[in-house]
Amino acid sequence: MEVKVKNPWHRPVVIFLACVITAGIIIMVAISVVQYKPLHQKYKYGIVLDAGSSHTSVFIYEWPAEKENNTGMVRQKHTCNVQGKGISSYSDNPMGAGTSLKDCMEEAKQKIPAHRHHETPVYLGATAGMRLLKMENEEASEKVLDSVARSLKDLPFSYQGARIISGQEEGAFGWITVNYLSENLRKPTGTLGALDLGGASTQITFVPQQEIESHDNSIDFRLYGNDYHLYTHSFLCYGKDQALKLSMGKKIESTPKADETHPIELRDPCFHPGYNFTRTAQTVFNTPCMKKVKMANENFFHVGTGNWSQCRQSIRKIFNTSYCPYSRCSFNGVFQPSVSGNFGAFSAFFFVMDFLKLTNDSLDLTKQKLATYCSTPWKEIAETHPHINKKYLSEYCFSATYILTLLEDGYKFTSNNWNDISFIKKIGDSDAGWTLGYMLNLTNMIPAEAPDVPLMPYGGYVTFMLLFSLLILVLLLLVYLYFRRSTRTAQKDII
Ligand SMILES: Nc1nc2c(ncn2[C@@H]2O[C@H](COP(=O)(O)OP(=O)(O)OP(=O)(O)O)[C@@H](O)[C@H]2O)c(=O)[nH]1
Ligand SMILES: [Ca+2]
Repeated sequence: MEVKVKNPWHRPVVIFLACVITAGIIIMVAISVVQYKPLHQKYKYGIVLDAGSSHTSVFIYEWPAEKENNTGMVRQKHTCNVQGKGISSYSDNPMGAGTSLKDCMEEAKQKIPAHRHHETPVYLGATAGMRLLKMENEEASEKVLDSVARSLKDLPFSYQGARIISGQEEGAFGWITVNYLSENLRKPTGTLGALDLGGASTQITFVPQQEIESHDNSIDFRLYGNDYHLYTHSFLCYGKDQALKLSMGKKIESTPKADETHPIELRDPCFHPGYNFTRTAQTVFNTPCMKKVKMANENFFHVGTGNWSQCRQSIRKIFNTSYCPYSRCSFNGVFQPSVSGNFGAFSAFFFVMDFLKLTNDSLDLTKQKLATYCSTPWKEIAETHPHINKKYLSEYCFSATYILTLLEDGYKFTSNNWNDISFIKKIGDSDAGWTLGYMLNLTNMIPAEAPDVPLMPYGGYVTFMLLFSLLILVLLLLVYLYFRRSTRTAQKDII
């Protein structure tokens, strides 16, 4: 009897298909395993010490080891504020500067896994306090830097240097930080200008719409394949502590001299009515930011009168707007293009405006509220905030009036673009400031050219692989069922 099998070529075709599909699945699974092998991320770390004029902070950053060239990947893991004043205050005891860092660096050792210590870079950047000390006493500034360097070299981390950074670097790296954290650097959308107010200097950095007329104020970066032509300026002596000294020094200059027996009374509209404090001339004139004014008596009475508009007038006197060698200037003969775009204002811009709840109002309302605050008696202010450091508390009227004067009369913000300024402390988990930008630059974590982007994000890739595998399995099942049916039909035909 002759046996007839229906579609006799089915069997080898089906076996061939099954082999190809099985091989396909094996290859896909292998690719998934190889491409995304780290199921739990490995992190790398970096430490930057911000040795500011008023205090030192230690920042620990972390990022996934495999993704260090991607924007927005580095985040702040931990910060530690060093006890006491900034390192420039150790000019008479340089060894103390290095010792002061011990506790925070001990914390850093705890926070970073021990097996990563030796490859964790540590950088110290000193800002305006050390710039001023260097102007006053270069030898003392070198001793202080030696002392902090020695203290950092003793640690298990990879020491990368302790130096005074320039005002330009401070401005530019602050700009990189805020734009890196806002993920602006790989998008065609605009960038965020950076406004930083420290104790001894203040920085303004932004992408201008006009040509930069002075070479000193221009800085260029190529980041992720885009060119940025930045305007930046750092005003040494115009941080809020030095500005207070400049302003008080000017008032003392114009106060009539008293005789030897009676200290002068400095009537100050930037301090609350009822505020009365005896100060020494040393507290005002111990700075290279101005020349010492001779006083008949070393002590003086600092008396508050709480008058906002007079305070503003007195602060205007520390900005020289009488000359400008360029088409336009901010103050002191410094070129500045007109401000454009949005700005992030951080450090003391934030501390002060946030404390006074002045971060969201129009310029006019901000002025009105501040005028009321400045005229509030000191007794009432002190009673309302018993737990706030009295030095900070007594200075908020001056500090906020200084901020308004700097932004409006100095940088030429107006009521039309006042709300383009956001007062910020952090973006995501990370503080706004120059330290992150400094580390990203020194570790080459922001490439000049855009790195190759994977075809699809990880989530999309996994979903695609799952759906595709499922589809193949269904196909396999259908082929199998079809094959079984064909075989059964063939067997029936035989019977
Ligand atoms: N109100 C208030 N003021 C603060 C606080 N922290 C710091 N300040 C003051 O704000 C000013 C600026 O502080 P920072 O930005 O840390 O200044 P810095 O980095 O030490 O100084 P620079 O070297 O000029 O950048 C200083 O006068 C500080 O004393 C805070 O939490 N609240
Ligand atoms: Ca600072």
